[in-house]
Amino acid sequence: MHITSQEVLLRDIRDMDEEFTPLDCLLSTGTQKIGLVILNQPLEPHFLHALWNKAVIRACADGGANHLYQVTEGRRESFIPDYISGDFDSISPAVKNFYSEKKCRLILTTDQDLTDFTKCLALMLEEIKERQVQVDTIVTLGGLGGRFDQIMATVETLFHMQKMSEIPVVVIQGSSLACLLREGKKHCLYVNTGLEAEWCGLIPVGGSCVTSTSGLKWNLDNQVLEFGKLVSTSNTYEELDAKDERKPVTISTDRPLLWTMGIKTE
Ligand SMILES: Cc1ncc(C[n+]2csc(CCOP(=O)(O)OP(=O)(O)O)c2C)c(N)n1
Ligand SMILES: O=c1ccn([C@@H]2O[C@H](COP(=O)(O)O)[C@@H](O)[C@H]2O)c(=O)[nH]1
Repeated sequence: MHITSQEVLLRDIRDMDEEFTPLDCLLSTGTQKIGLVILNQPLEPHFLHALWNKAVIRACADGGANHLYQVTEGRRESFIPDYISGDFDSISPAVKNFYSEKKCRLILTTDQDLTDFTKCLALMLEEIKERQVQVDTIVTLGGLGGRFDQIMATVETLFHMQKMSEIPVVVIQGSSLACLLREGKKHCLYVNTGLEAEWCGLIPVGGSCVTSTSGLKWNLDNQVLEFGKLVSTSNTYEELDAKDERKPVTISTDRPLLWTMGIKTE
């Protein structure tokens, strides 16, 4: 029996363990149900507006509320989060006052062994369970800029989250997205939304990863990604196909592996 290459591709995609469109969350036509977390970093209004109405739960981690307050000036009443959590060493008194008067829950989380981001996500999981709402993806705005220790903490939080829940978490700031691919899985990432910039990368943040890929310009074939050995940065996608579409990227890894990609800024 003759099998065409298109059929082989379709069969391969069907066999994937995890299918995901990382930038679906930013599309007006996107179908994912979102949990939104706002961190203490400059907040891009276009991301906020793309996500707010799609979000079924909205939260700020501590100083994240200052940014929400600032960018929604004039329309603040329409952007009240479900809760603001943290150790409250960054939220300003005026902002705290405003949201508390608007009946937003202020949840003090004092544990100084976990970041406000990690604690905010743990609360979101409790909220999802309690309210029995469906959340397909948790989208975090912030976390990839500012203090370098906090950027590394963001990545570490993704590891915590994989232990706590099956829900994927994507982190978006500026022109970058990051998410942690689960180990022992085959991932199929759809990268044809039109919002993808040219670059992407696979970073073995938690230790060496035996990795195979397709759909990239520099693919890996059962190769070891490891700091000091090989890290896939400044990668890009395979050329567009005859229909001017980008083929999905497939990735299998034996250990958690960070996927990062550029977002068009225009
Ligand atoms: C080994 C170790 N190093 C450092 C800390 C300190 N620490 C880790 S997470 C955390 C809370 C950080 O809170 P967050 O609001 O996320 O960051 P901030 O802006 O307050 O620095 C602290 C204080 C610790 N508990 N253990
Ligand atoms: O430079 C930074 C500072 C903070 N974050 C993230 O925001 C939350 C809340 O921060 P607070 O300073 O406590 O308000 C923090 O847990 C980080 O995840 C950041 O990404 N970059």
